[in-house]
Amino acid sequence: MAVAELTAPTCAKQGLGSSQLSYLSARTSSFRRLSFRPPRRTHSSRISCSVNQTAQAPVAVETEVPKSNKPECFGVFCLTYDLKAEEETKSWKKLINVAVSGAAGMISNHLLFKLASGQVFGHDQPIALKLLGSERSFQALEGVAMELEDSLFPLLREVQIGIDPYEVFQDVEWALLIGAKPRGPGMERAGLLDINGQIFAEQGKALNAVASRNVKVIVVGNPCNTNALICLKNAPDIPAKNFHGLTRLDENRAKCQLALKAGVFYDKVSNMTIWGNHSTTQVPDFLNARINGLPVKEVITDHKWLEEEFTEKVQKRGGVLIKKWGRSSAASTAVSIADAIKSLVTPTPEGDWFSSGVYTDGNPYGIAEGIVFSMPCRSKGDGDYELVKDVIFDDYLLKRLTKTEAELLAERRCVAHLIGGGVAYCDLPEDTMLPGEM
Ligand SMILES: NC(=O)C1=CN([C@@H]2O[C@H](COP(=O)(O)OP(=O)(O)OC[C@H]3O[C@@H](n4cnc5c(N)ncnc54)[C@H](OP(=O)(O)O)[C@@H]3O)[C@@H](O)[C@H]2O)C=CC1
Ligand SMILES: O=C([O-])CC(=O)C(=O)O
Repeated sequence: MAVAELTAPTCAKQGLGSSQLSYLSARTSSFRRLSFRPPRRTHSSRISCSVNQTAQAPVAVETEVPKSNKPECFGVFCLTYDLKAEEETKSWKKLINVAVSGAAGMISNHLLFKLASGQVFGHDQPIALKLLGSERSFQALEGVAMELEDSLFPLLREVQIGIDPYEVFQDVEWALLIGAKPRGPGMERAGLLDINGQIFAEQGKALNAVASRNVKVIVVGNPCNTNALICLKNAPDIPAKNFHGLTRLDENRAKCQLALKAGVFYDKVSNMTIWGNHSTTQVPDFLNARINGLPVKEVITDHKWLEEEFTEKVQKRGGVLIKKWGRSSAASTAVSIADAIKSLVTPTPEGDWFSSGVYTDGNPYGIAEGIVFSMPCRSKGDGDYELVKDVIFDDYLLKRLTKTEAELLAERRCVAHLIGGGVAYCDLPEDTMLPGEM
């Protein structure tokens, strides 16, 4: 692959030359015009001449992937400001570093703008986005970064793009792992588990090596429970509790269907647990869920509908949507990632809970240990969570839990080679499917 030969000087972390100053003043005056209070530079301000912004147009470039794997700060985000000098930033919290993989993909295209706007981590939380892509997606990643620049988000203080997880994950406090290969026609699920498993093993190792010791990791790329398991097993220095497989979209889908049936607005549905795998064996728990504070089964008396139609609708919602849209849920997945983060950084309302795929060791429900299984969680808003104890089970629920548990145990056997478990042996149940498959 041809790589751009760069003629422009590299000037990251240097004093500014006159041509660089004019570049800077052009950028700051455009901030001013757009009513962003112009930031004052400190003496140590840097302007990193990102290779992609300042080089003369190179000849015959195919893809401008940087020579080194070091992530590049992007465009306007290469400027560093003295936040303390700005009145409106006085109440801002300390900057957080958030990594997003698959950053040029569809889900990220919705999510990144939510993160940058402040609607996820809060309107007083400045954020640095570290975007992980690949050689394949590097130009698209630049496009994403350009759109982030043009959005003039006050809270977005840095954007870096890169293709090496060991560089991109440096010091990150959150890692949103979205990038994964979609299952193609004729591909065995075991094949998907292996290909994506390699990605998540590598990313787990990278997080273990360079991320914040208390990084919170949300795995979205499918099959997300087992990918989260692979990731955490490859990151032994990070608490296993910090890894999540995203099942919040399933929770939201379940709430919507219950609200629709009961004829209430969906904010009246609470205590919604998705148990198990983000797959068609998942169990949307109508036994413990509530509508207007009452048990669902008291409000919706058609129990056959709950056991059959409702359950299947939630399990297969992703597939129905793919048939309509021609692609999998992206916007609603991004919303659910935002919800999952908000549930960890804000205290859970009294009496309520949320679902997340988390590590089962020490769980109070008797679910097999050593897998990532969606369960009901509560948080004090400190990024951590505890499992909810006061849930009830009946025969129907227990039978379903056993099935989704068996599927996750089979997935674990299938990736044994990636989690230090010896030789892999794949005996996945035949009806094992992602929600998006039908
Ligand atoms: N848990 C959940 O609730 C949901 C999970 N998902 C899952 O999220 C993931 C991402 O979805 P979405 O953003 O829509 O997908 P896209 O296809 O739009 O983007 C996925 C990204 O994955 C990266 N990728 C990593 N490895 C490969 C590979 N071997 N082949 C192809 N692409 C690869 C690509 O980025 P790059 O080239 O930069 O690596 C690509 O941009 C999928 O696994 C999907 O199944 C989707 C909906 C719901
Ligand atoms: O199967 C997919 O890729 C889509 C998916 O997870 C969902 O819609 O829940």
